[in-house]
Amino acid sequence: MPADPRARAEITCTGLGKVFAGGIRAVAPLDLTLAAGHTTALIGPSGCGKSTLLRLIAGLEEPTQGQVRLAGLTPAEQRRRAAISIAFQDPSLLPWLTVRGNVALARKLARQAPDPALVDGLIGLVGLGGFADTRPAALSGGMRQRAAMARALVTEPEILLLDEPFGAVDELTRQQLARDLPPLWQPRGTTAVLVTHSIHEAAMLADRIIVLSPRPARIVADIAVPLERPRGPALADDPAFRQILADASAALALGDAGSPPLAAQ
Ligand SMILES: Nc1ncnc2c1ncn2[C@@H]1O[C@H](COP(=O)(O)OP(=O)(O)OP(=O)(O)O)[C@@H](O)[C@H]1O
Repeated sequence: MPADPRARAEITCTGLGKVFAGGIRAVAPLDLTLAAGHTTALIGPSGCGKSTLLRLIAGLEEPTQGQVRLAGLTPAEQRRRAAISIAFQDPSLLPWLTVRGNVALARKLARQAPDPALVDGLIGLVGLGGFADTRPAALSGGMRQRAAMARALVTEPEILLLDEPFGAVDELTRQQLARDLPPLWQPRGTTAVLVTHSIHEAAMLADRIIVLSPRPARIVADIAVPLERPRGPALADDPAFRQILADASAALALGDAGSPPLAAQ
């Protein structure tokens, strides 16, 4: 896909906070700027507020404090432009449509011209080439997640938000997807945010890892991942990669212990 300089969106969160009804504070007021065209991983302990932060960025939750801007527009405005794609852990495919139908529908809903070659190409790239005519009920959980990834990518979004998209995928497939999928969005300048529990996955996919504290989510560490792409299994022996894993792991442990934030690196 050709790089498109127009399709670059910086994400800014300013004083962003969320308290749910009942008083549960999920996100502490936080400031975060995610560079256009970068992939950022959000990691943190279970229940810390990662998904809430992603949903605030997506405009699926309203902040109780502060604001989110995506290339200067509100999430709602960007959603109306069909600039945002989201892939959740629970893929919510339409059960009466095939994989191909689900993926193709995303373009229609975004008021884009049909592109059967792109649809089938993406279905092949996520490893579902033999299942394009299959309905979701006949797929495994991991296959449904991969179909949802194809659906998220088929609109060639400016902003791609991924919430544990590979949670139900086996380890080998997960490694393949971590290698094969980023080239579909990174060369286009898509700004991507990935929620994951896996430090390894974060370091494979992202340009930057934001480590969050236990609830309410605040930023504990901000770790750059300046590793060349494509990133493959050989990275396991790369000292820089191992250092990033160690830094993220230490930050998670520090966050858990309630220590003060580390300086951005
Ligand atoms: N709609 C809601 N109403 C009330 N509380 C909510 C709501 N959504 C999330 N929460 C609470 O906010 C906190 C953060 O939830 P969130 O799903 O953002 O965490 P997470 O870090 O993504 O968790 P996990 O890693 O387990 O998926 C949790 O305590 C959760 O119970």
